[in-house]
Amino acid sequence: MTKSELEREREYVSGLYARLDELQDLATMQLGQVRRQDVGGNHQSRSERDAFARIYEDRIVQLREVNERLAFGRIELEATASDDVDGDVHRYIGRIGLRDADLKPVLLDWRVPQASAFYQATAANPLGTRARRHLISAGRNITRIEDEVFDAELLGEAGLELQGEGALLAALTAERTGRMSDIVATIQAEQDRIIRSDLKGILVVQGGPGTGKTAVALHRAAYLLYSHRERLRNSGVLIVGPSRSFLQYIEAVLPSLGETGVVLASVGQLFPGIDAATEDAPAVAVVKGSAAMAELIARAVKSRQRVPAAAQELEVNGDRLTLDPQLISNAMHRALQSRKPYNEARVVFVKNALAQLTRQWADQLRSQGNSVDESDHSMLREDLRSSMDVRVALNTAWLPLTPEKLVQDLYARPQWLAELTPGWTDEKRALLRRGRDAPFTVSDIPLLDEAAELLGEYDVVNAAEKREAKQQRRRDIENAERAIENMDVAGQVNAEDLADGFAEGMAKGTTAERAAADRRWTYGHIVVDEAQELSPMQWRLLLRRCPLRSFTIVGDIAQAASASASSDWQSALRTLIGSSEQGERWRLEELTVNYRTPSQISAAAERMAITHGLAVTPSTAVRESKWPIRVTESLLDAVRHDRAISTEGTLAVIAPAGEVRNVFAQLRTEFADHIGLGSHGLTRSIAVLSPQDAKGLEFDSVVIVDPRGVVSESERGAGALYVAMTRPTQRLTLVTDGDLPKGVLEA
Ligand SMILES: Nc1ncnc2c1ncn2[C@@H]1O[C@H](COP(=O)(O)OP(=O)(O)OP(=O)(O)O)[C@@H](O)[C@H]1O
Repeated sequence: MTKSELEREREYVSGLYARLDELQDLATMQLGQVRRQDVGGNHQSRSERDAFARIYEDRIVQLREVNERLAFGRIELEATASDDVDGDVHRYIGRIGLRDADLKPVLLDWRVPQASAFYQATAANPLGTRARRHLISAGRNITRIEDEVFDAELLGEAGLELQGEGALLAALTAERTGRMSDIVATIQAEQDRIIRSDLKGILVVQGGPGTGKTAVALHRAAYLLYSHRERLRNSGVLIVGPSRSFLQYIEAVLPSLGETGVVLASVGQLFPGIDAATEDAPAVAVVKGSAAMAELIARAVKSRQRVPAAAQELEVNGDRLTLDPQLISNAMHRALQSRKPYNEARVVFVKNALAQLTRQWADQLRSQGNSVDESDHSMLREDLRSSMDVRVALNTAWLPLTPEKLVQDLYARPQWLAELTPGWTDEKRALLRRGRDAPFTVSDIPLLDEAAELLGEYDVVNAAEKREAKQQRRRDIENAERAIENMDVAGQVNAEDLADGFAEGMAKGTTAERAAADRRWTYGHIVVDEAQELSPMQWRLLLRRCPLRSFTIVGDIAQAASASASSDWQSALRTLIGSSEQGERWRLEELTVNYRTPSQISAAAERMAITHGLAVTPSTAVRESKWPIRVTESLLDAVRHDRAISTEGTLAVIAPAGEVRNVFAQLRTEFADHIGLGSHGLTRSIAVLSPQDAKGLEFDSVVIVDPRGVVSESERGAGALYVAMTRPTQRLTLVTDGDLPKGVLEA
């Protein structure tokens, strides 16, 4: 039976590829036509043509991306459920949807509601299906099929009910490449429910290491972009991860699902223009991350508006004027009434102060017997504006400020910090102290953003340009709508996409490009990975980026390594959810199956974590390893032994952060071309990393150097070791010249 069935599937799938090729040829032809169009010298028509060309180019790339594993599954419907599909009982599921020349659907996109049964159906609840089939392929060829028949009698004993077990295990044991790949063919039912969960509100996904949280978060982003395309196309989706190396690890997943329009950012990249990767010492990060910093920044901004204590003498064009503190105070009052942010309110302040000074000067001139009428006022105002004395006086009262300068001053001027923080101890203040030239750290990013929010646009001219750019964007969309009508391609091309390509004014680029560059952008949805690490200040920043509070938050409280991390979601998310209980403003889902780590290794990691008092979420590993955990005294022996088993696949050597360079130096001579340090190692077969760098990543094999050192290195050292121990998909080696941390070995 299998042979002829396999043949049948090969035939069907090769029909799908033929259709894919046809569509690709069609898009290529359309691209050629557009390029050949003579549009004359008119700029608008040229940019229209280029924008159309870009859309066809994107379409061609998208069709090319899905070339591998185009179709990966089939469900067989019960006769009644199949009535709506012309009596056809089979539905094929793939990475994109395809229709034949008569517009009959021949392949369903995995994200459409009808495809959900492929992931959700079980023997106990078959959801209108009779059977599910996985199509396993190499290149364009189907090599194997795997059937599940939903018949109660065929169901084995109760236990883990894995969907498409053979296909899943093949995916899980495959050698790792250093890049995460999509799991679209083998998404499990508990994962699918989360992926398709409602866009609205805050969804928190808790799960132990390797339970697929990252995979689920990325597939959810692809799902939301597909099913809420209209809404999310304009607002965009932001995906936040812990580090650059993590982003590098996940960056290929969404393009392979045909989605390119998301913004990926590490927590150090959330303030446009700065890319911070340096971490502060834990005690410093705790202070900078606490919500009290928001009040401090607000006080700091306020303290830069100062009414002088005494009157000042000003010289303007040879005349002497007295600047009364009351005049400054009046102008400030007016400016504050405008409720604009600091720099923008300053414009009101300066205008008002100059108007008052102009009147004062005119009165003074008149009292000296000069004739001054209204038409002279503007000249006087200009003289005042360009007078050095006036500028100094007004700037002293209200200095234009950038967020960078405000934060640098806060750290570099101990006297000022002390004035602003009367309740703090000297030791606490000393934690913030540093030179003005020191680069910004990851924990400075939310402080800069907080300051920017209160300061507003530094460059008010620039702000006007941005407003103009927004209007230009509206005009571009209107033009795009007209062009679509003229070219008779309604339904194939979207006006927003077309306008993306018009590239006029500042609003150029795709939604994602514009969003990433704009601090004030508000996203339609935000996905946060390794969310247990975020500080209240980081949550404040993210909330500003999505005031509608549509979030997918994934993480594992037990893996928290940062000193400011909380021990439960309710308190970790306080900034986002206030004091609301679960179910009110946020919902919690849990993932319980460990797809990454073999059972021997995950058992040891869990035992160690529990012994050290971490609140681990127990999970069930889906497979065992051929290799027992190995313990050795020699680093070189550990790496050589592992490479002797296999030089293919990836190895991470994880050491206490303070030891990483030393470990790298010891290994470099022998493994020169194959080894890299930190994120540079992720493209090599051996990477030397700290536990922090290894967060969220996975490797075929892991060597942990000095596990006790990892535990004792920081306050949350046991969490760091738990992270390190749960990175391998195959083998774990521990290098120690003494005892292992408690719990690693069975009692
Ligand atoms: N349904 C699935 N099919 C195939 N592979 C899967 C599936 N679910 C998860 N995996 C694989 O399991 C591994 C672990 O997944 P992932 O990195 O998303 O876990 P995680 O919960 O984010 O882990 P951690 O908390 O340790 O970072 C990945 O290689 C992922 O591709």
